Amino acid sequence: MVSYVKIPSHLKPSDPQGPDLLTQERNLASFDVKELTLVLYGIKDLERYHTILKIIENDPVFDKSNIYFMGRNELFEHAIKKEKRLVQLIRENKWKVEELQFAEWFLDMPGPFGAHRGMFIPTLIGQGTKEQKEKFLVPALNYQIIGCYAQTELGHGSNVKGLETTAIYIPETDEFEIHSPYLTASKWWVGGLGKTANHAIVMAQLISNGKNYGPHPFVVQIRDMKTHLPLPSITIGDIGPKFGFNSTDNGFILFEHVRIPRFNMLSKFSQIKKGTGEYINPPNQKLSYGTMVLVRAIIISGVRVTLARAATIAIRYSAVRRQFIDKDEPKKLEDGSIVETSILDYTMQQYRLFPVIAQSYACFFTAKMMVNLYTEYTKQSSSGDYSLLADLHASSSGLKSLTTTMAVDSIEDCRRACGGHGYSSFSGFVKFYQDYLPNTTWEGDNYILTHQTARYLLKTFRQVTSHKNPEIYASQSNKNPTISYILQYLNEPNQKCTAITPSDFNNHEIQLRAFKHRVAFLIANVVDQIDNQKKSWNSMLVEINRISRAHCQYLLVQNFITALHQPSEDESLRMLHNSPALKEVMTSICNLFVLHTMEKDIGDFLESEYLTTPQARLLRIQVYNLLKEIRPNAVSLVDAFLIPDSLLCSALGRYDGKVYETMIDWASKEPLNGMTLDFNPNNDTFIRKAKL
Ligand SMILES: CC(C)(COP(=O)(O)OP(=O)(O)OC[C@H]1O[C@@H](n2cnc3c(N)ncnc32)[C@H](O)[C@@H]1OP(=O)(O)O)[C@@H](O)C(=O)NCCC(=O)NCCSC(=O)CCCC(=O)O
Ligand SMILES: Cc1cc2nc3c(=O)[nH]c(=O)nc-3n(C[C@H](O)[C@H](O)[C@H](O)COP(=O)(O)OP(=O)(O)OC[C@H]3O[C@@H](n4cnc5c(N)ncnc54)[C@H](O)[C@@H]3O)c2cc1C
Repeated sequence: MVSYVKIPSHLKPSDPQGPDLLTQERNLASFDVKELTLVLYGIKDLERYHTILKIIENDPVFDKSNIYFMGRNELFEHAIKKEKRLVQLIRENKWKVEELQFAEWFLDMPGPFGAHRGMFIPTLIGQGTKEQKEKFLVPALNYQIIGCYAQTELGHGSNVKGLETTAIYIPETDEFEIHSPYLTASKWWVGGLGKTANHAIVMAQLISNGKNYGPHPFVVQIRDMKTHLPLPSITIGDIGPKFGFNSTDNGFILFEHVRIPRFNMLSKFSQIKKGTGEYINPPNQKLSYGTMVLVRAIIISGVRVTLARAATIAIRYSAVRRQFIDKDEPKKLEDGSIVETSILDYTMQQYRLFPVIAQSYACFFTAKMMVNLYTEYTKQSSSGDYSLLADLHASSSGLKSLTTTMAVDSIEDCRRACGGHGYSSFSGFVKFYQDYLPNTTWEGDNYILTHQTARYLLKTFRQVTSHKNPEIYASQSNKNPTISYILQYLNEPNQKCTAITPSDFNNHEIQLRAFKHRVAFLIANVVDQIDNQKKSWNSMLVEINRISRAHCQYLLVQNFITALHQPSEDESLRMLHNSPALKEVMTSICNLFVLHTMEKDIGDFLESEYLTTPQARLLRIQVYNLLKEIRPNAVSLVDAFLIPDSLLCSALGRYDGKVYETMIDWASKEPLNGMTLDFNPNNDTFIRKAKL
C-alpha cells in the first residue's frame, strides 16, 4: 500500500524498553503457553490451524491491509473475491468442515456466501428428504447453486408464527403458490439475498385445503441461472447500509403468486400428500425450527474466540502502554531510572480486563458441553427420540443470549480500556465489534430467547414441586442440572454460605451452592408470583430474564468447575489434569470467573439470603486477591489463545508490541492524506489528488 506521508527518520524510541515489555511479561508466566494452547485446540486442530493459516496468509486475495479504508461497494467486491477464492481452495484442498471453520475464522469477513454455508446447507441437511438432498444439497455443496435463508420479514422477525408470506397448496397442478400479500410480508435482512443468491429457503405459512399449518420451509429458485436476473413475479433488492456487516448483501424479496413444485417443501418431518393436500404431522411440532437450534449452538461455540480476541488486544496494549509515575510504587528500571507505570498494573484496568480472559476460558468449557449435548440429541433423534429437544432448546436459547451479550459488552469494555486509540479503526475493535454485534439480535433477539429458557425452568419447577414425592426425580438429577438444584433447594431452602475468610470463596462447593441456591430461589419466586399472586407474564418479564441469566451463569460455572475436577476421556481435559501448573492457573481463572460473576449480581445472592452483607465484602476482597494472583500470567494467558496478528488486524494488539510504529505507518496510508483541499471562500471547496 502507498504511504502518503513521509515519517521523519530522526525519531528515537521514547520508551527504551518498549518492544521488550511483552517479552518481559512473557517471562513471568508460571505455565507453559504452548501446553495451554494445545489444551484449547487439541493436537489435530492445532495442525489444521497452522496449515490453513499459512495458506490464507500467503494468498494475496485475502490481504487485509486496505480493509479499514474501504467503502461499501469496495468491501462487497472484496468479499465476493474472497468467497470465490475460498471456494477454489475448498475444491483444490478438499477441505472438510473442520478446515473450513478455520479458513472462515481467519478470513474474518462476513461474506455473501455466509448464509449459504451457515443456514441454507444446514437446513437442507436437517430438513430435506433423501431425494431433496440429491436435488438441492449436492449442487449447493458444489457451489453450483448459492442459497440463502429467508425467514424474517419487514413486519415480523421474532414472532415466527406471525410471518405473513403464504405457501398455498394447489392440488390441480400439485404446486405451492408462494405469495407476499402485504408490504410487511417482504422478506428482509436475508444474508446473501441482495445480489448473490439464486435460491432461497423461504419460511412461509403452509396452507392446504384452507387450513393454516404454520411456518414451513420451501426451496425457491429466485434468480435465473444464466442471466442472474430475478425470475418473473419476484422482486429483490439489497436493504442498504447497516451498522456493520457491510461486506454482505442482506436483501429483501417479494413474491407475486410464484409457483413451485410440491417437491420443494422440505419434507423430512411434515408433508403434504399429492392431490388430496392432506397434511402429515411431524413427530414434533417444532422440528421445522431445527436450523435455529443448531445455529444457536454454533454461535455459543464462537463466543470464546470472540472474547479471546478482544482480551488479546486490550491486554497486550495495556502491557505496552504507560501512563503516569505511580507515586506509591514507582517503577524502576535496572539502571535505577524511574519510568511511567504500565497501565496493566493499575488495579482498575485489571478489574476491567481480567474477567474477560476468564469469560473466554469459561465459554471454552461450556462450548464443549453444548457440542456434546447437540451430538447426543442428533444421535437420539436419528432413531426417532426427540426427548432431548426441549432441554437443548432451553439451554441453547439462554446460553446464546447470555454469552453473546457478554461478548459484545466485553468487546466494548476492552475497547474503552484502550483509551483514545481504542476508538481508532486501527485498534482492531471497530469493524470487529460492528460485525459481531448482530449476534445479539439474529437467531433470536437476546431478550426474547430468555423467555424460552424461563418457560422450561418454570415448567420443570412446577413438575417437581407438584409431585407428591419430588424425590422421584432424584435419579434424573445427575443428568439434569435444573432438577438437581431444584431438589437441593426444596430440601434445604434456607442454606447459608459458610465462608468466613476471603479465600474460603475459592471453595468450589461454596461457589456451586451459591449459584444453585440463587437460581432455584429466583424460580420459586417467579412461580409464586405467577401461580399464586396471578401476575401476568408481561409484568414478570424482567424477572423472566433474570432467571434465564441465573440458570445459564450456573451452567457456565458448573461446566468450568467440572472440567477442572472430573476425570474425563476428553483429550484436552486430560492434558489439563496432567499438568499441575496449568491446573493451578486455570483454577485461579475459574475462581475469578465465578466470584466476579457473583459480585456483579450480588443483589441476587443477598436477596436469596445465601450470603450476608459482611460475606459480600469478603467476596469482593477475594476478587482483588485473584487479580493480583493472575497479573503475572495475564499476557501469557492471552498468548495461549493463539489469535494470529493477521486476524487481529490491530496496531494495539500485535504480538511484538510495536504499537506506535504501526499506528503511524497505517495512518500514513490513509487516502485522505493523498488529497489536497483547496478552499476559496468565493467558490466551492475542491478536493483533488495531491501531486506526490
Ligand atoms: C421466539 C420463538 C422461540 C417463539 O416461538 P413460538 O412458537 O411463538 O413460541 P412459544 O409459544 O413461546 O413456544 C412454543 C413451544 O415451542 C418450543 N420451541 C420454540 N422454538 C423452538 C425451537 N427452535 N426448537 C424447539 N422447541 C422450540 C417452546 O419451547 C414451546 O414449548 P412448550 O410449549 O413450552 O413445551 C421463535 O418464534 C423464534 O425462534 N424466534 C426467533 C426468530 C429467529 O431466530 N430467527 C432467525 C432468522 S435467521 C437469521 O437470523 C440468520 C442470521 C445469520 C446467520 O446466522 O448467519
Ligand atoms: C445482520 C443481520 C443479518 C440477518 N440475517 C438474517 C437472515 O439471513 N435470514 C433471516 O431470516 N433473518 C435474518 N436476520 C433477522 C434477525 O433474525 C431478526 O432481526 C431477529 O430475529 C429479531 O427479530 P426482529 O427484528 O423482528 O425484532 P423484534 O421482535 O421487532 O424486536 C424488537 C424489540 O422488541 C422486543 N420484543 C419483541 N417481542 C417481544 C415480546 N413478546 N416480549 C418482550 N419483548 C419483545 C425485543 O426484545 C426487541 O428488543 C438478520 C438480522 C441482522 C441484524
